[in-house]
Amino acid sequence: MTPAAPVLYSFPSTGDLSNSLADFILKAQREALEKRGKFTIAISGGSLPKTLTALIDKPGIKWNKWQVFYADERVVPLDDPDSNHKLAHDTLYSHVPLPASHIHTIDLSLADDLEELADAYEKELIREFAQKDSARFPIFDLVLLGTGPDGHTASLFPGHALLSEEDRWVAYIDDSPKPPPKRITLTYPVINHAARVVFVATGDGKKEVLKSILDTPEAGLPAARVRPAHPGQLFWFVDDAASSEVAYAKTAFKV
Ligand SMILES: O=C(O)[C@H](O)[C@@H](O)[C@H](O)[C@H](O)COP(=O)(O)O
Repeated sequence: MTPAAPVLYSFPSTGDLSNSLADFILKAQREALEKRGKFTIAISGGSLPKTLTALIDKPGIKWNKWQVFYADERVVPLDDPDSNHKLAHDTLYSHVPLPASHIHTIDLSLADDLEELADAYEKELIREFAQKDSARFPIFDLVLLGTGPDGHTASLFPGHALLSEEDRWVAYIDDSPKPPPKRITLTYPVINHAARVVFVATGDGKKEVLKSILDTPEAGLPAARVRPAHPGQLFWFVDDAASSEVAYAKTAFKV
């Protein structure tokens, strides 16, 4: 199936972006609950969690129906300042009634063996999606990603062998150019099977990379290789500072 063209929304401020993203997520949650009674989401680290704070106190969010995974996670203790889980916990979970058993963290007892740790996280996904035999990859309702100035996304970095992973759901990396070096990440096949993938990028510092990803995707930066097509849809939620150089057509946001 040919991937649909990405939809680009650009907002004057991060506050506007955050409010619209919350509306978008509410709609995605409603559709998922109607179909399957649960909402499966994967969250990244970096600046992403703070763009989710408009969800706190938002009427209609059914936190007890969410199942939350990490698009990528750093292999550090869950209370380490580098942990994506800690970041999401401090920014979001600690303010909302999301049951702890619905937050799928990595198993740090396996931290000495990254392959085992990644396998264990893959098994956690298999338990949730219970479909490794019937469908080749899980179908997340929503995957939330960021991108770095080098075009990486999740822990898929330019030129890294992991970019060619076609089989595993969860892979590990022990030489991440962005510290800390040890991480796990969802792979392209998983990201590209999601019903919706949303990139969030804000600030002046992202304008060049955004231009490359959206205007010259054939340059093949890791974020440009996210093309859900089964039959998912890709959305970009950015602010006007980040999209200032982008020629790619913007769409007016409406839920
Ligand atoms: O754990 C991580 O390092 C992230 O998941 C990573 O992929 C992040 O999303 C991008 O680096 C963008 O980060 P910023 O939003 O902070 O620029």
